[in-house]
Amino acid sequence: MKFTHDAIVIGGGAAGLTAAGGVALFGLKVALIEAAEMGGECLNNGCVPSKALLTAARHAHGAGQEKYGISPARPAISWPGVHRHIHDAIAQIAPHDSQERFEEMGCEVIRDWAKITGKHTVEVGGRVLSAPRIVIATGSKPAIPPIDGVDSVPYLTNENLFDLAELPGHLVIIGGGVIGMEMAQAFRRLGSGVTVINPGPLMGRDDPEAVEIVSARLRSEGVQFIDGTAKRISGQAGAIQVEVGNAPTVIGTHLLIAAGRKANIETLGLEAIGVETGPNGIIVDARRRSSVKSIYAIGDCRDGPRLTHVSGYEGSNVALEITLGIPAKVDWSALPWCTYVEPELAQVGLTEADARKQHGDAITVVREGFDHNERAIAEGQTDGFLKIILKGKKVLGATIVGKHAGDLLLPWSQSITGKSSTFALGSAIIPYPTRSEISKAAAFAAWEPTVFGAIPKKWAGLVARLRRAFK
Ligand SMILES: Cc1cc2nc3c(=O)[nH]c(=O)nc-3n(C[C@H](O)[C@H](O)[C@H](O)COP(=O)(O)OP(=O)(O)OC[C@H]3O[C@@H](n4cnc5c(N)ncnc54)[C@H](O)[C@@H]3O)c2cc1C
Ligand SMILES: NC(=O)c1ccc[n+]([C@@H]2O[C@H](COP(=O)([O-])OP(=O)(O)OC[C@H]3O[C@@H](n4cnc5c(N)ncnc54)[C@H](O)[C@@H]3O)[C@@H](O)[C@H]2O)c1
Repeated sequence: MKFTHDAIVIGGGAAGLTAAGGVALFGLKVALIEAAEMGGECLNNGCVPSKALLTAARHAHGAGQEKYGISPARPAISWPGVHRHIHDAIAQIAPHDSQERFEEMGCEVIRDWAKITGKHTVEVGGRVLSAPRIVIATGSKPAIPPIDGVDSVPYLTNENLFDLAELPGHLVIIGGGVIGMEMAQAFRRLGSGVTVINPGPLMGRDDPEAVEIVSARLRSEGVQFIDGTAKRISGQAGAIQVEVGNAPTVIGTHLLIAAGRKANIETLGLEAIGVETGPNGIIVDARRRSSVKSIYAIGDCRDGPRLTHVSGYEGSNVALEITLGIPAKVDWSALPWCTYVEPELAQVGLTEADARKQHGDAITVVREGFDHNERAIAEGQTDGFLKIILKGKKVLGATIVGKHAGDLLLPWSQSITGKSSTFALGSAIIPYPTRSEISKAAAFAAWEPTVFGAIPKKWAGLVARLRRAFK
């Protein structure tokens, strides 16, 4: 078969851009197909707008606080101004993901819907492309739970939330996961009433002790939580009612559904060519190959963690595999994630609960609170802690809740992957006063029983006796 390309990548989000860019930079011929906006979800209706919104909300919240001997001013919040900030942030980052940039790298960028028609062929815009390898990177969309009446009312998802024309009077959020919690704090701080409906634990994949600190903060800021599943929705724009099992009916002006994701794979034609899929997307092996080995699936469209940095990681892995022919398996042992509420909650590697499931009593947990960190004390922001989970001296995971938690994860990623050690971290010189001193304190605490153990004490005693004897 005579191929038109070396690789065809479908989807111009974080996963597809990384894969296509990587293949092109090695000088191979790659087609990058994107039907909608270049940059995908992260840029257009995910990470970037949500973090821009959270920043505006943090500013409004800070301005209204009586702190450090400064009297608060009642901040005047202009939703059009917040909206402008969100869209300015998107516009500033857009050139990084633009068609022009990827064409300069050497990709052929095609702006249309693609369909896979064979193990090596893709149809797009009336053309048939072919390549030894196809990469599916078509992302995901909001999962809409089958709640009675859901289609009878207008609702928001991340796809239209950032285009709201006005600030909601009362936002009801279905889902207390990552999106639900970030958006609850953001809208509450901007002045909306907010009710979050979620059955069981909030932010279910995170450490419950850390989640408790976050949810207590949101509660103290006025977010209401209802433990239950949304059962029935009724009403109209401006007056929406959600019935939740035993709890009283929740009434709001706007409804946001943030109840998980669904892979974007329905129209790709996968069944006809035998690519196996499951309820969470395309089924892949550790090298991100689907059941049809010439077809990879990366990022949100496959079963696995759904995060921008994961999409980028998988994109570069498959680019290396396609270009250099070296199998590249994913390794989740140091997978990080962070929820950008205040205080931030960041995790890398195993949580304490997962480590206990896998290693039982062989694990130890070292915990340092920000109430002992002198920078945090000086700033009057001592909420939170760092917890490291160890097996012997090997770090299996770290949980950090507190200001800048996400930025404090890096040394723990390095420790988990063996590129650094708790000993190196415990003996590093760290600028004073910084929040990173908490990492040094925890790493040192892990070594304390050894450093000040029986043998070093005996040795110190011997040195002392010798000094006294010989001056
Ligand atoms: C509100 C929100 C906040 C988030 N915040 C964060 C965060 O702070 N940090 C983080 O790590 N992650 C965050 N995420 C998750 C992150 O956005 C996703 O994991 C990431 O964008 C997935 O990238 P992707 O390339 O796999 O898919 P996408 O970005 O969805 O890209 C897929 C692309 O494929 C295109 N496409 C689909 N089908 C076809 C077809 N048949 N033909 C042609 N093109 C097609 C789509 O138009 C789309 O542009 C957030 C998500 C949301 C919703
Ligand atoms: N900071 C970040 O990294 C970040 C931020 C936002 C989103 N994301 C990514 O976006 C994806 C989606 O986030 P999400 O918050 O939609 O999903 P999620 O899986 O984090 O949370 C969904 C929540 O909805 C609840 N739920 C489901 N059906 C419900 C119902 N009928 N009534 C009430 N609650 C219900 C679930 O119990 C769950 O707690 C995740 O994969 C996440 O990784 C990441």
